[in-house]
Amino acid sequence: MAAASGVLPQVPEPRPAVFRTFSKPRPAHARRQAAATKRKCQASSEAPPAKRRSKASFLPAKKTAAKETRRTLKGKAQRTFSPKKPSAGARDGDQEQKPGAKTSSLFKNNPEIPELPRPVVEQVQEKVFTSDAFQALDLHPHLISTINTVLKMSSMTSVQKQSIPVLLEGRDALVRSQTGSGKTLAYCIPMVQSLQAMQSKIQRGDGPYALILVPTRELALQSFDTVQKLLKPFTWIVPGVLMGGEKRKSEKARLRKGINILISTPGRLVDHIKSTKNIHFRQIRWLILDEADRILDLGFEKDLTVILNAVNAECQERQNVLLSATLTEGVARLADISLHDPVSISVLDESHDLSSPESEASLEASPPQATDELDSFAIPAGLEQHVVVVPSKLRLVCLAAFILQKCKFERDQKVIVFFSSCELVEFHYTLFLQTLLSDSGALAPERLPATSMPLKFLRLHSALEQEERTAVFQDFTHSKTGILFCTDIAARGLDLPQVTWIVQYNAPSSPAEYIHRVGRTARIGCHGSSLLVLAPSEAEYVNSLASHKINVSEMKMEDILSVLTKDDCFKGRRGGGQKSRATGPQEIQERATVLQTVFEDYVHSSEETVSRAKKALQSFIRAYATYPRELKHIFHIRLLHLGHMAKSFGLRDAPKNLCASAMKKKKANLKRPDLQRKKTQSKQRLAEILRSEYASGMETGGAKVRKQNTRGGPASQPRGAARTPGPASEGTD
Ligand SMILES: Nc1ncnc2c1ncn2[C@@H]1O[C@H](COP(=O)(O)OP(=O)(O)OP(=O)(O)O)[C@@H](O)[C@H]1O
Repeated sequence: MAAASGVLPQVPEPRPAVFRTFSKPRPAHARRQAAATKRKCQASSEAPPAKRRSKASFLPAKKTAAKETRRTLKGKAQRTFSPKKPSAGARDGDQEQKPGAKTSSLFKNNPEIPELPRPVVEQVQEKVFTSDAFQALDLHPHLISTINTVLKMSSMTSVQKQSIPVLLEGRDALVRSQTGSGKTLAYCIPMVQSLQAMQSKIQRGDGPYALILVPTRELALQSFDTVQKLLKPFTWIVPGVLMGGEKRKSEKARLRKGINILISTPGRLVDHIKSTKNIHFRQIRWLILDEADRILDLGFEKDLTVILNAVNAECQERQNVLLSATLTEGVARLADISLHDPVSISVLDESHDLSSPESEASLEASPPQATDELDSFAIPAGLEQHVVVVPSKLRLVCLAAFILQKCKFERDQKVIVFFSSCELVEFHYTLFLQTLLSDSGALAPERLPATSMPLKFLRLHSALEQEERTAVFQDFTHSKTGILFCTDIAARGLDLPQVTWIVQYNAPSSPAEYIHRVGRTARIGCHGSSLLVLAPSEAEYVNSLASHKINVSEMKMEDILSVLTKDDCFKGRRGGGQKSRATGPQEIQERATVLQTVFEDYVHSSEETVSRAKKALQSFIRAYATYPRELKHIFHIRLLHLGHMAKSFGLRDAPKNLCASAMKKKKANLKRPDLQRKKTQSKQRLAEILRSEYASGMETGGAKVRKQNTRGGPASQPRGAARTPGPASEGTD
């Protein structure tokens, strides 16, 4: 048994030279076939197929299995994790804690890491800033001085230069520009300018003149903050936010007193439309849909319908503005048929040739380009994008190593890690807190190298109480360092300063979501980096991104794991308590194994922790089953080795019947084509509502409004259909 600190898990014999221990590449079709057969029998077992087992083993199976897992943790952890005394609670079905349970090798029987496709794509980039000052606009002098002194901004960004004059003219607009390019002010400045200039001065009791819809509560708070700052000189205009989580009663009271610029999430506004007597939209002059593609997603369909019906019933004359970094073909089509004579503003259209001296001078609103243009998104110039391919068994240690490398051994790093569900965020957050941070954990303060930084973990997802959500958002916003684990509720619109790295631990459901996630860094001309973690079977996703002009460069898993050699908490031990003398790749493997053991010991320390890990794994599988059809050939449960996947949740074996329920549900859906039909019908219904509610009423039979632009060009034809939400549709409120 692990009697004292400093006793570590037994690690396999060194394997000469090569670090990667994966089996040799086989032809793709053979691999697929073998994988299919393999998966049939492995859903509930971690054991690799016999054929491969002998090939890639470090040690004879008997020897590896017989060794005792020992570890380095002190105090409470030492007691909790004692391998010879498994907690009674851990004996739960197929996850029963075996005496002397050992961390099975992480580095054998993994699928080979394929050569990543290297498609050459020219990324689309936009010019962020112009040299034009806000003074060049016809704005109230106090508004200009507020922009200059309160917001501390002097020159306009490209999207502001294009949008503000158009919106001041009173036009409807569709605005698309890259993440972090200043779209919020692009609509807020003209809105405030026009409201403060109204001939009969706005009274608080008049109710809302502007309605701003955003998909999440945090974005609502952030937009409210910006509006509030701009309104400093115009104190008679009152902004307010409705966002759920707050007591409805206090929101009702604020509505009763009067809110002139109302910022809300769709769900909460619908709540009030249905239950608050004194909410009305008689004065509405502005309707703004920020992150419009998200708000027009199917998930919001019902809410949006209720809101549009309520607004249209009371007011017809207003300006409508739709904004997003990813106004896709589907959204543009919906907008085409719904907005009144809209101007389409896309910085992208004008910024292809950034070297051109005329590029700045020629900035003006233009119609959307061809379909492929609409589905290619601009990438901030200061963003470096990486991808790492990691076998499932090694995912967890790889994520931990990356976080340690960035946040423990480098200064001022702020990292956001995206997961596909609340359960996944919660599981990883607790696991990392308990193992990497706790006083008794592997990184207990007394064990830390002098040069290391303290780690700070935070998490944000929709299942948290609103108070905590707001506190976390504020905390991370004002922190210089930290690691935020989150779902896609943090993907849209949030302007969190100085984020240095974005990690996508679970791949996003669409290129648009990829763009929004990585867009939390490298904002407004700054630098930042991103890392996408893929399993070997998901390597093809790189091509999918490339087809949207997204370029990622490969980072090697070995390089990420090598940080563990900097940290003696993870030093391996040989039999008899002797220190391991391994160096190079072998040392990295030993230390990764020690880290994995720390995770597995924690997970198996009680029935509750095992159960949480299982639930997290199930949640992962459920989310994995919901990738959209066009990505199913890359992200399909059948392509996953569930035994290996279980390891990335600290489970020593895959729980039985894991994907049975997910598959059952899917089969049931397949048997019900009516569900599919219903989805299509509801999309059509929304389009119809938008058409009838927004339109002037002049056109008949659903005829498309001819879209014009500032150049007076002809309208483009509608293309394609609206987007459907993917696995991370949690990203809304
Ligand atoms: N003209 C400007 N000069 C300097 N900074 C600006 C200017 N306009 C906006 N910013 C700052 O740029 C940052 C990004 O702005 P904003 O959040 O509006 O971007 P966005 O285009 O809406 O991004 P996303 O697509 O992610 O929602 C904010 O911190 C904002 O204060």
